This record gives sequence, C-alpha cells and structure tokens, in this order.
Amino acid sequence: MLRVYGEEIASRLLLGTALYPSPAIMVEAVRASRAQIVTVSLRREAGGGGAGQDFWALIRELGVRVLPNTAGCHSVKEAVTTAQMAREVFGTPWIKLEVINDAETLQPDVFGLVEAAGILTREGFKVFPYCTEDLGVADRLLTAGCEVLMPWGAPIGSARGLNNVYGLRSLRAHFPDVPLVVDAGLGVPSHAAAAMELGYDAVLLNTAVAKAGDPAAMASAFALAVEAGRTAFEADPIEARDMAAPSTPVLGKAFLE
Ligand SMILES: CC(=O)[C@@H](O)[C@H](O)COP(=O)(O)O
Repeated sequence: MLRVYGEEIASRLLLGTALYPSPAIMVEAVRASRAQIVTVSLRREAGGGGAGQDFWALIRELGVRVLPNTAGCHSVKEAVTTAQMAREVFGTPWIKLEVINDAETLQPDVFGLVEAAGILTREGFKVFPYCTEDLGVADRLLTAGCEVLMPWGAPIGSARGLNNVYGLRSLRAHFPDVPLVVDAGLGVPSHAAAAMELGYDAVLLNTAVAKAGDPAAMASAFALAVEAGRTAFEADPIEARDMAAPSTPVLGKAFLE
C-alpha cells in the first residue's frame, strides 16, 4: 500500500495520460496498469473544441485519483498559476509540480521548484515535486512542505531507465521515511522493477506505455514489474559480492580428495 499525504493507495504505479494513439487506448492502458492515480496535464484538459470535456469524462469513468501536473511550465509564476487553475478544474489540492529548466533535457529547475513548492504549500496544495536526486534539493523541498519526492530516473521521454542508481540509492538511504516515487525516463518494465528493488515507494511513467506498440500489454507488464520489484525489496535481497560463494555445500560430496 502506497501512503501519500495521509491517503492509502492500492497501486504503486502512477500513470500518465498523454501521447496515447487514442482516448480508447489510453483507457485500456490505465485499466491494464491497475493504476489508482493518473496524472493529467491541465493544458490538455483546457484544450478547446470540447475535447477537454470528453477527456475529463473518460478519466472520471475510470474511477481513479487525478494528479494534475504543471508539465511544460518553465517559470515559478507559470507553474503556480497552472496549479491554481488545475485545482479549480479538477477539484483536488494534489499537484505534480514541474518547473522545467531546460527545453532540451527537460531537467527540473530545482531553484524554481523549491520556490514554487513553498508558495503552493502555503496555499494548501499537496505538492508532488518532479525533482532531481540531489540531497540538498530534497531537503529544501521537504522544508518547503512537500511530503513526497519524485526524483527523475532519466530525462522525460528518454526511456533510459535509472541514470544515477548511486544518487537514487543515497536519496532512499537519507530519507527512509519519506515516500519516494521515481518519475520519468523509464523505458521498460525492468527499469521499474529496479526502482522498486531500491526501496522506492512507487514509479510514475507515461511515454513507455503510451508509445509502446501495444500500450495495454505494456501497462500490464509494468504493473507486474512494480509488484515483483516491491515484493523482492520486502523479501530482503542478498548483497552482491565480488567473489564466488559456493551454493552447493562440500559436506556430503560422494568423493572427497
Ligand atoms: C506525464 C508526466 O508527468 C511526465 O512529465 C512524466 O514525468 C513521465 O515521464 P515519462 O514520459 O518519461 O515516463
């Protein structure tokens, strides 16, 4: 059970709702993923021509929690305004806060992120910040009032997996009681399993499912991987070692020299 902001969520997989070939395929994929939280971009929802209303109706039918996001925001002001509008549109204080620094890498602007997180927390938002694995930034975000952190695995849409396992491991070790969600850059289910084996509480992904040849099948594969990774973490895996260690005992061998 994932616990965030005092709520218990049955699934540890959070799914994005953008980039699918069609709304119907998005619905199939969300169902197959068994996700209980989906992230939705306000910019898409607010799109003209009634498309936003239709999309919103589909999401409501899914019966999942909505985590609006500030995707595409490049300044504190833009992110804060987008969050305020999202609260009105979606009727939730939850916000996945993205303040993007660089258009090419979509790397978070960690200074803007901390500032925006402070403003939004004071306004009563429950902030889910898309951040890096930097320990100092993590500390500042917690001080700003965030109760969950969402470090990137790799740049959004890159499918590279966990770029900095050492950094992610350190973050986990430094903040054992903070819910941590790897957000972005996952490409295949084994990346999600690896994040969960590190002791992460959940993963959030979008592109790897939406752009797969069969999004629903891929969503199901990610769901299984998240479950497998979590089960393995809870089962207390053995440590890797440099030298061999015989797994067959010598005692009882038929012929001893
Ligand atoms: C949908 C969303 O919120 C993305 O910004 C998120 O970070 C997922 O990244 P991937 O598309 O790389 O999974």
